[in-house]
Amino acid sequence: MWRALARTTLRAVANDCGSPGVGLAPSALTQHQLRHSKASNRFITTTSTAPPHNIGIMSVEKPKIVFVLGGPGAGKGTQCSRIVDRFQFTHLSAGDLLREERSREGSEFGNLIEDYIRNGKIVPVEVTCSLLENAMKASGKSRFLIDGFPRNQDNLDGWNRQMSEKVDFQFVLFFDCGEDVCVKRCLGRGQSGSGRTDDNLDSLKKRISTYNNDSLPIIKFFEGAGQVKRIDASPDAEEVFGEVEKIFVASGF
Ligand SMILES: Nc1ncnc2c1ncn2[C@@H]1O[C@H](COP(=O)(O)OP(=O)(O)O)[C@@H](O)[C@H]1O
Ligand SMILES: O=c1ccn([C@@H]2O[C@H](COP(=O)(O)OP(=O)(O)O)[C@@H](O)[C@H]2O)c(=O)[nH]1
Repeated sequence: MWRALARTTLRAVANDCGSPGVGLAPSALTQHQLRHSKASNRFITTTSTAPPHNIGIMSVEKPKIVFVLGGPGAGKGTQCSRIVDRFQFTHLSAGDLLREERSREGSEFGNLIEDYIRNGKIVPVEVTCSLLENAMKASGKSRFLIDGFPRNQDNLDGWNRQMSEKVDFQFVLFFDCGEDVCVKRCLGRGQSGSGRTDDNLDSLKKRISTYNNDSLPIIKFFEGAGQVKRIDASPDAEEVFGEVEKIFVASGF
């Protein structure tokens, strides 16, 4: 049902975006570029005039994507590393891409990203989605774990506009973990030198509130469409991966 909905939505805006609606072969894609309009204080995705891609005789397979969701510290990154080793996926963490962009010299979004991350708020989708699309194209790979995204309705809407027609969505892998365990893991990660500016109690309270208010409804939405594979993320990493492995094998990977 979500797919049908997503496609309808996308068709309506496809012309506006100039989306070619094909797979993500690096040379085949129109380049989305992002700029910040100071006048309107909005992010604008522009489309460059890359030469048209001939799709007449070649069928390009769309990359398969799995969204990986769960509370802060639920173990998404830890499990993604294992999935990469075992099932040859490419791991794209939206949080890591944002942190990288924040640190990139000359980035016009550095301060904005830092403010959002420190306060546990969700960065506008135009920034995150463009980082994800660029990373997918740059990798040249065809199986992706998209970790920590989509986190709110703005993320989901933006993804549907920019990406849903270009990929073959598989399912949402949901790491379900209690709040106390999540907090303990994040604080532990901070103490062991993550260097993250949000692994502290102050930021964590805000991140958890954002997760409960904005991210859980998105997971519930996918669940209603029968597209969520839920995993109890509270046991140790080995045991959790045992369950993850079963899901990927049963899904044909
Ligand atoms: N199943 C687990 N049991 C105990 N600690 C875990 C488990 N999974 C991850 N961790 C630890 O918890 C912290 C957060 O894990 P991480 O994978 O970075 O979470 P997320 O990507 O969901 O924020 C890390 O320090 C990690 O080593
Ligand atoms: O799609 C995303 C993913 C992450 N973030 C920001 O990056 C932070 C850290 O996210 P990450 O997934 O790295 O860590 P988690 O909170 O899941 O441990 C979040 O709190 C948000 O501020 C965001 O704005 N959009």
